[in-house]
Amino acid sequence: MRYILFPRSSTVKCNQVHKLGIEQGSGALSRRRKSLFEATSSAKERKDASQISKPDLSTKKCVPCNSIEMRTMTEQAAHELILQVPEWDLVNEGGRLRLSRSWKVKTFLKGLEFFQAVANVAEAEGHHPDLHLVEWNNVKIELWTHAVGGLTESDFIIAAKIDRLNLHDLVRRKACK
Ligand SMILES: C[C@H](O)[C@H](O)[C@H]1CNC2=NC(N)=NC(=O)C2=N1
Repeated sequence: MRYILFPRSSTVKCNQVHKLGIEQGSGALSRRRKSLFEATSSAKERKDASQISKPDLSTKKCVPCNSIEMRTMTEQAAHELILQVPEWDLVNEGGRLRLSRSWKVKTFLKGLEFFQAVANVAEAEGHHPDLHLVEWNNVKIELWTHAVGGLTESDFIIAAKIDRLNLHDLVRRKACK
């Protein structure tokens, strides 16, 4: 059973949010659209607010996964940290929390270039993502700490470092009109 615990703004496409924002329909559907729009906005506001008080995850170092004090984090802690990497989704797959984010790459080879850039980050930190490249241009990266079977801060650090990569030449821009 795979479900998204905390939909990220990235799962609500910009044009959908834009459309949701301008449609003035009445009834339950319109109320749901309005609440979705507000949820998306408030998630961004929360992320901005949380950004002020926390050190930038992308500047931190991962803890070796074989250290004895390594423990999975609580779901509450994961919900707090996900605010610092708002483009990622927090998913629960068979009872295990993971981070997940998807991109469309421009070509198959650019997908492999993407993986190489991510691999360089992972090797430098000694903490590695699960990499998926399917139907030639769909990239998905999942992060979890295998040694403890759940999420640790290292997963969020890698996610933040991936978000800092300059991928403009490799991935398609999101349609955001
Ligand atoms: C010895 C070395 O630290 C471990 O094998 C590392 C390698 N990279 C890893 N990456 C991830 N995501 N989880 C791990 O448990 C893990 N363990």
